Amino acid sequence: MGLLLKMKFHLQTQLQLLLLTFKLKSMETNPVISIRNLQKNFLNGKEVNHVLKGINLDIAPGQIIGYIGPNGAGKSTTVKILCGLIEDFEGDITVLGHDLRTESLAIKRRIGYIPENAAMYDMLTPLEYMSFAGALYGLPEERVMEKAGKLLELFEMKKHADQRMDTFSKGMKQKILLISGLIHNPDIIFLDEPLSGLDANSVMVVKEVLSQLAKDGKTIFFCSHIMDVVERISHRIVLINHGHVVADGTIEELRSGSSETLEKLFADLTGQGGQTVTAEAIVQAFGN
Ligand SMILES: Nc1ncnc2c1ncn2[C@@H]1O[C@H](COP(=O)(O)OP(=O)(O)OP(=O)(O)O)[C@@H](O)[C@H]1O
Repeated sequence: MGLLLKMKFHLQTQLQLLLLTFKLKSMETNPVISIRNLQKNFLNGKEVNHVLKGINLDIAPGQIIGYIGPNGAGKSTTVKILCGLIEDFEGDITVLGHDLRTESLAIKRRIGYIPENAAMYDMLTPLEYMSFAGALYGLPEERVMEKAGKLLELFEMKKHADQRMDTFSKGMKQKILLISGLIHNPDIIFLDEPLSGLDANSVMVVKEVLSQLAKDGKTIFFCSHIMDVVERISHRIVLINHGHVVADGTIEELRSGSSETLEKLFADLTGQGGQTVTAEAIVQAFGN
């Protein structure tokens, strides 16, 4: 090999290495979701309900984020805003490098949203529903059917593939919603109470699926009230209360050396520590 050729080869290799380092660095540092001063109010008659009062978050790719908070804290509202379903919010949000206000369609193509209670077309069968979902994303029918088949099998729903969904239980419908939300191979998956209504086996499958998806580089943002699941599968836990982020970190960071459970931390940080007293008061109220 001539000297010139050797030098060219050396330079090309160096350049490739440089590019790879740059790519890896930017993957490490560029958040897939960036939220700045997110605020959202709802009007209840004449009263203003300040639900989100300035949420700031940067979310790295490949992470599982457990988004928790008491009932009415604004978890679903945040998720709906991030998915482009609620458009009138204050603050700045970018998802996958796109501005949510101006490029929400580009975002919607690359995210999956699995709501807790979706209005499904339950006169359809799972396969028809997935074919419909796939068509909305412009996916080839054979690819959708192949993927649907595999996912239905995984969630033990294959035998129901051609059954109308109006006969399905809540958990069965939840599984179909989950599968449909994954059919277009999204980069970010938003799940609102994904485990609600699922039996113990399915909870295990969902937990495994979420962990596997994160290992494949997907980002998972999920709301749940099931603290031991949040504790076990989340890389990062964000707790909101009264419109603000009140805790944010890994479970170890949140515990900060103590052996307290997430349930206990949740109760302490949201001022909901008096469950025994509340339970007693409820029982007494029934007795009167
Ligand atoms: N479309 C709406 N119109 C008016 N108020 C709304 C609307 N959607 C949500 N809210 C209010 O916003 C607050 C936050 O609701 P949200 O559903 O986001 O809470 P959450 O944290 O998901 O609660 P949960 O854990 O009970 O599901 C609640 O007070 C709710 O009543």
